[in-house]
Amino acid sequence: MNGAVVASPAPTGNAIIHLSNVTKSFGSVRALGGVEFRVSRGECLGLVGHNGAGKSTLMHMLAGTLRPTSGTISLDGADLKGYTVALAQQAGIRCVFQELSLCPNLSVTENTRMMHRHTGGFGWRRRFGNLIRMQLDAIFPDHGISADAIISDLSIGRRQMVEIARAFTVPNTRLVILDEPTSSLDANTASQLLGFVRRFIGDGGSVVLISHILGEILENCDRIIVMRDGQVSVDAPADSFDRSRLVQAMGSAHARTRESLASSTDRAQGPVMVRARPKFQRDETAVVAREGEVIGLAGFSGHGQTEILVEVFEAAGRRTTRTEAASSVALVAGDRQRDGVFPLWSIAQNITVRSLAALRQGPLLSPDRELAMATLWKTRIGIRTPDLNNPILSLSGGNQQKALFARALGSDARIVVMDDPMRGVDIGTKMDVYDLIRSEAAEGRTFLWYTTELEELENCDHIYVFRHGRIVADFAQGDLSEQQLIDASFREAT
Ligand SMILES: Nc1ncnc2c1ncn2[C@@H]1O[C@H](COP(=O)(O)OP(=O)(O)OP(=O)(O)O)[C@@H](O)[C@H]1O
Repeated sequence: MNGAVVASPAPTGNAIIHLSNVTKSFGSVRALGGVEFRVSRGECLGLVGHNGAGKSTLMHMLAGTLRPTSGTISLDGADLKGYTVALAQQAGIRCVFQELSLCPNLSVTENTRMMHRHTGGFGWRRRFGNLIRMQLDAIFPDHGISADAIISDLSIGRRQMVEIARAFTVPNTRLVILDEPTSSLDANTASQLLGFVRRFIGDGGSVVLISHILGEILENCDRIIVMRDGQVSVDAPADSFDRSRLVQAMGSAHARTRESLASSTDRAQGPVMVRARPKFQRDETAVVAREGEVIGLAGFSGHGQTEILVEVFEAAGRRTTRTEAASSVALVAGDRQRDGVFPLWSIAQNITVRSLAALRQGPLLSPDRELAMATLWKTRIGIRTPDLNNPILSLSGGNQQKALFARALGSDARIVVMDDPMRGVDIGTKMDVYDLIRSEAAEGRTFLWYTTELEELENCDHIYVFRHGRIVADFAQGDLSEQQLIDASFREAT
């Protein structure tokens, strides 16, 4: 097992699926280098590892959407020559991948119907509408999603909820792979999902849970597999881990624990760079960001935080009735699939697109300058790729997100707005990015940062909590506890 540490593995006779000595290469990139992996009945298996460690590639093998370059796959103890998507589905294996697979121009009901190819007939719309509604109710009470809603009209969090609920609508489902299922969910919705996962396991189901939020893994899994550079580095019962052992096993240079990076200097005297009053605000309260401040936006997702960031982005260098941005603005999109990456462009082009003016040589763009800028950011932010001219989609999800950070931080924008930007970014990189944000803020850059992760708010100088499109509370750094944030998130504006 390639030097992996294995502690009291569950009996293999109980395995639903077993991958043995599996390798996978994409051209010169060896994504998996001889992996041993199994999932047993009735277990919640946590899968963690740095960005690009090979987790999603391994899950694609389980789903049958990728074939191993070498190695074997056995299902319920039987070795299979040609493992396919159809076989995986027949065996009750469902996958919810990081990059969501819903059809954006179809409704929630129609997308549910697609999971049930062999059933249809008269009245299918009502039947599948009821089915997805029931499943959403079971997992996310108070979800507020209509079965008739068109997917492209839903926020990324709600799309993620539909994608998850849809996977559980198929009757024979017995193993569900959840690849960073909570990355776009707020804390309340995430805990509803994890509660449901535990009930599903209690009823004999199995789940593979991939997450960079290590607390979720430690609290909800029975066994944890840590991947590192395409190999399993540790496979052990969850109760043999704590957070620091997990971080260490991932090979992160950043075993440091939570630490606030918020500024200790008082920036209250600097010039105002951003003033933004939400559209539905009934009083004069506004988000105010001074030069060099890192301002956090919090509250449950879909409560107006993204809208205010977009308004600031659009107001760059201008002043409107409600929004003022004193300088140029760069945006780090949270919904990278829809608003972030240019899918047909290279990694280098995706990084440099916000800085074209600075990369010109005469009237033309200089490829050398473009590559030099991309290379600088590849090193600064640790983008894992053998070649920056490769397509952006050849990167793992977390590495794509790093490229979006590089695009914004590498630009000359004085204001950076970030819409839940750490989606899928591993713990080591997060720590690097926190440091980067803090040092850029010390140089006078201003940040507006919407995040669904409480831990990240500790990096902010001031925090505004949103509810139903309005600011309902604001806290100076150090004044905010978890309970206060939850209470404020439920508070109605007066
Ligand atoms: N289609 C592809 N073409 C080329 N390389 C790929 C492709 N898919 C994955 N890779 C490479 O395989 C490696 C493993 O990627 P994978 O997506 O499995 O990582 P991961 O552990 O899921 O990362 P993350 O936490 O960022 O999602 C990476 O180096 C990635 O760039």
